[in-house]
Amino acid sequence: MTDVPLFGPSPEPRARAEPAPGAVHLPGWLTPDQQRLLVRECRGWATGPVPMRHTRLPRGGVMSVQTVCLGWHWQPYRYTRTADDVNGARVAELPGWLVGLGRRAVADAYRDPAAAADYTPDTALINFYDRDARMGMHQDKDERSDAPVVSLTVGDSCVFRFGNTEGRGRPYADVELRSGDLFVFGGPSRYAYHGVPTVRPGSGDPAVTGLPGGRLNITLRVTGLEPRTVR
Ligand SMILES: O=C(O)CCC(=O)C(=O)O
Ligand SMILES: [Fe+2]
Repeated sequence: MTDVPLFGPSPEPRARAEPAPGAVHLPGWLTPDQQRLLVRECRGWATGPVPMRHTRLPRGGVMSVQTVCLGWHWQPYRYTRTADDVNGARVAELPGWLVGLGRRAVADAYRDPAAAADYTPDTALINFYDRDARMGMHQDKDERSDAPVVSLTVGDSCVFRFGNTEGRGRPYADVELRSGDLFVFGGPSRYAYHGVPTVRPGSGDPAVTGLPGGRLNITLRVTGLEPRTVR
């Protein structure tokens, strides 16, 4: 017999945090089942009708992150229904269950079911980060709506740098986003600069998520581009 314990102490539960007014981090918000489901669905979306790819920037650069979109296609710096910078295909629909997940995210982040009932995202950007991918500091400002952005992490952890609305520099908070975490930014933080300076390779658990490596990030947004359809 050995007295080596099979299991170490449970990690400290991480608490809800509000790094800036209107920016809310809810650690461990997605269940393992939901994380697995998202990985499975993202695998399908990554294959078409528009394949996941590295977005080309107008000045010739290529993003290190790979992206595929639902509902509306984002290319720098606008939304269109067809992916004219990829294969011209119309993007896949945003499924109703993701709209519902977005509403629950807003309800839980702001503890405001009424605001959430009103939240109808019409696009999802699905980003995949391999160990070397990053995203520079930027604002999400191609939407014509002030509605919050809902951001989900599955797989490897990252440092999510959440700054201010004035510029790319300080003050900012470096928030560790782990698999299952929810981050919502709206209100006075809706146009805050943010980015992903680092992904932590090997920090995710493939047995939980089904993702062998890398980080999936799903953001739900309201483009404000067409009158809302009632769901
Ligand atoms: O990967 C993330 O957590 C952020 C992604 C992001 O900022 C974006 O897609 O605009
Ligand atoms: Fe962003």
